[in-house]
Amino acid sequence: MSQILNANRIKISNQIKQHKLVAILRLKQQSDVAPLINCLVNAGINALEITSNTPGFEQEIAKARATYKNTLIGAGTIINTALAQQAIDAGAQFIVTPNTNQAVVELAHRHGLPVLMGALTPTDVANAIEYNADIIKVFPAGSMGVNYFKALTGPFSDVPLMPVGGINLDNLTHWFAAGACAVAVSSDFSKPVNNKQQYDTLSQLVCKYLSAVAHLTN
Ligand SMILES: O=C[C@H](O)COP(=O)(O)O
Repeated sequence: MSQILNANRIKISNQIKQHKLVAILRLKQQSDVAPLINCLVNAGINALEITSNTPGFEQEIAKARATYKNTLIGAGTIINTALAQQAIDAGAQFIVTPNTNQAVVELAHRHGLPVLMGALTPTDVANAIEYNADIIKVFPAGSMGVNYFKALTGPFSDVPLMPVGGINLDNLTHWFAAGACAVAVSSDFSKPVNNKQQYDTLSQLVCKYLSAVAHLTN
């Protein structure tokens, strides 16, 4: 059983590294979630997370899992085991945290889910590795800068590092050149899509991100 669970979490974390781009949905209104996911998925997003501080995040995860069979649906802002359990019960396929909490990793792994663990300092990163996190989410990466992120790849050369916070189309390629295995983006994607113009604008933006990611060589 544990071999199957391990294989599942390795498969999902590898898919995230292949896709290279995770859309973060952090919305104020639950009713905005489903139309936004519809737009993102139709535009080509393969992996997305719904944050726990989005109203109704559990219901929206469950709905998205039932609707989009070929898209990875994760839960974000999972700062403790209570939220992790809610996300798991809702059907989340991966867990994203802003902080290092060993108990969250243990719980997620018992259910075969990978954890993208938030870490900022070298000590945080080392702790996340010690806790067996699957991908280390360097957060908030943009506040520290690409050079700071690149410096982390020295001691942590064999570790999958995923910068989050402040990633956008203008700087996307710099993060990958510095060693990112993937990135996650919120601001550009966490927008209500309530009419055709908003839908088309967001679709075009997603296409630009996907095109930039597709042209990466690493
Ligand atoms: O949860 C969102 C993170 O803070 C990243 O946000 P951002 O991509 O808008 O900088």
